[in-house]
Amino acid sequence: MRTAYTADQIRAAERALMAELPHGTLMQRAAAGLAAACADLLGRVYAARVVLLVGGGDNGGDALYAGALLARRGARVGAVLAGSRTHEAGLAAFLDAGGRVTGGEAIEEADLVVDGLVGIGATGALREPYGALAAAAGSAPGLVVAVDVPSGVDAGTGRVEGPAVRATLTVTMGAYKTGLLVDPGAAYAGAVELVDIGLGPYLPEPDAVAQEAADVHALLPRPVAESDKYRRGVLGVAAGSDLFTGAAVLAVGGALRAGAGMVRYAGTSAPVTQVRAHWPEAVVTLLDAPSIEHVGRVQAWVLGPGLGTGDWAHELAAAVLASDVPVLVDADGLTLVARDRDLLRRDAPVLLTPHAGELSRLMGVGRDAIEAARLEHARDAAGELGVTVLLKGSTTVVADGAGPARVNTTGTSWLAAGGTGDVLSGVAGALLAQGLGCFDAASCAAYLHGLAGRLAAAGAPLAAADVAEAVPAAIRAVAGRREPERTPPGRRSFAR
Ligand SMILES: NC(=O)C1=CN([C@@H]2O[C@H](COP(=O)(O)OP(=O)(O)OC[C@H]3O[C@@H](n4cnc5c(N)ncnc54)[C@H](O)[C@@H]3O)[C@@H](O)[C@H]2O)[C@@H](O)CC1
Ligand SMILES: Nc1ncnc2c1ncn2[C@@H]1O[C@H](COP(=O)(O)OP(=O)(O)O)[C@@H](O)[C@H]1O
Ligand SMILES: [K+]
Repeated sequence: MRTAYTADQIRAAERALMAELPHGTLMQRAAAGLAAACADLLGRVYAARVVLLVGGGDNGGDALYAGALLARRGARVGAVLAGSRTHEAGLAAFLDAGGRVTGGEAIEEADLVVDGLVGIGATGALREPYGALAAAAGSAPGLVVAVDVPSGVDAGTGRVEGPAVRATLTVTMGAYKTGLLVDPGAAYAGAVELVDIGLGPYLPEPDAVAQEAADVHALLPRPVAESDKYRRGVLGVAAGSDLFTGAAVLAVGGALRAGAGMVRYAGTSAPVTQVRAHWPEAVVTLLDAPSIEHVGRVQAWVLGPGLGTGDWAHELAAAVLASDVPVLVDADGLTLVARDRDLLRRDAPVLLTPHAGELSRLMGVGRDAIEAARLEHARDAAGELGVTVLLKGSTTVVADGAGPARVNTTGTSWLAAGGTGDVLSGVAGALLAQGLGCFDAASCAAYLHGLAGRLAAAGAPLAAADVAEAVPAAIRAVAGRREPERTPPGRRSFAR
């Protein structure tokens, strides 16, 4: 599990650690790690052209000390001093090592730009001249390494309010910051490398966590000798309509591939015909009324993909939500719930899986506001509605109102394709039916779905059905069987 923290949490931990160490120790540790990462990225340090963007705080200090180390190894290092003041000791060390002060035009010629404008001390959008320098770094031809956090990205939330540095690599000090894991910030951070400065023992409960393969593997149910299809978990799927048949096929497919012992599908004639044709494995009930009376016993329901939003769909939704098992509500189900929140008054657990537009309708908050601060809005919705929320999109986050949220880092933008959300519903529903709680089912489903998306896409377009097809390969991969190598060994990064 990778743990991530807000800027305030990091600052408090740093204060506690600093009180026990000689002055300047942490910055030396940070600078040594930063210089090593820059050297790694450059390959050859001697004669490399390096430009430091140096802000007025300790983030600039980190950059200056690292620049001094690179200069001593033969790099030609220039520093653009952007603040009204500059870290004095850092600048002295830098000049002493042969570094020189330069103007912003040097960015264009640099093999490597080091962004030390601002770190966790930043507030609000970048002011000038920082904003212009951040933009220039983003369009420069060379590599860009951000110190601690890309300047312009809010370390705690990932919010980006103006110009921000787009980094090849972010070298972050002491612990991951939440804003490096959640878009839009994550997209600016590039790969992320953690430098250990000894902060571990001083860190509180994390703000957010990102599961790794072993964490997901440990939670995934596996059949045992005594298993039978009923005991493994039966999922009910109330999805699809005469207008939208594909959603039903994809949700059932995701569920079958994610290990449900059995899937019971309930719907009207057009989707019933399609589900039967695609999935002879599913047990299908043709509904002549919006009721689940004749569907048989299930351990969880998926409700909503392609269901429609008329009276029939509303009645069926009410019937499913009146059951005493966990219900995952997606797509049209979310529209119904947004119109009639009383549907959510139930004792058994609820998992909502909106994208930003659906959460916007549900909570009456603008879509852009949600996309700018995904974690905050997922948390608010979970707290207000008393449910677990999986918010889909470029970074999928899962919140249940208590404790650290989960952030999924396996996704790929190839998943931005119609129907992939229906597959996710099926995968998460299957995990609910197999006995996982909403929070674990949602985060494990997001992980597997993201990984299945990568495997299915392999750098080219995918169709939603391919994602369902790749779910077993993703499950094998988290078990350590032929996991694709995505990040260099020893480098703790979030390659996208
Ligand atoms: N505190 C510590 O123990 C350590 C801190 N370290 C580094 O220190 C950084 C934090 O340093 P600081 O607390 O000095 O803060 P920063 O260096 O992140 O930022 C503070 C400076 O930026 C200016 N500023 C703030 N918001 C701005 C905006 N929107 N536009 C333009 N300028 C803005 C402030 O006026 C101030 O000069 C960390 O991110 C990390 O890089 C590391 O050296 C490790 C140890
Ligand atoms: N830019 C992106 N990067 C990564 N994943 C994405 C991106 N855009 C969408 N996704 C993922 O693709 C899926 C789309 O689901 P959804 O919006 O419900 O589409 P649909 O309703 O067509 O199935 C979600 O799992 C979402 O997280
Ligand atoms: K920075």
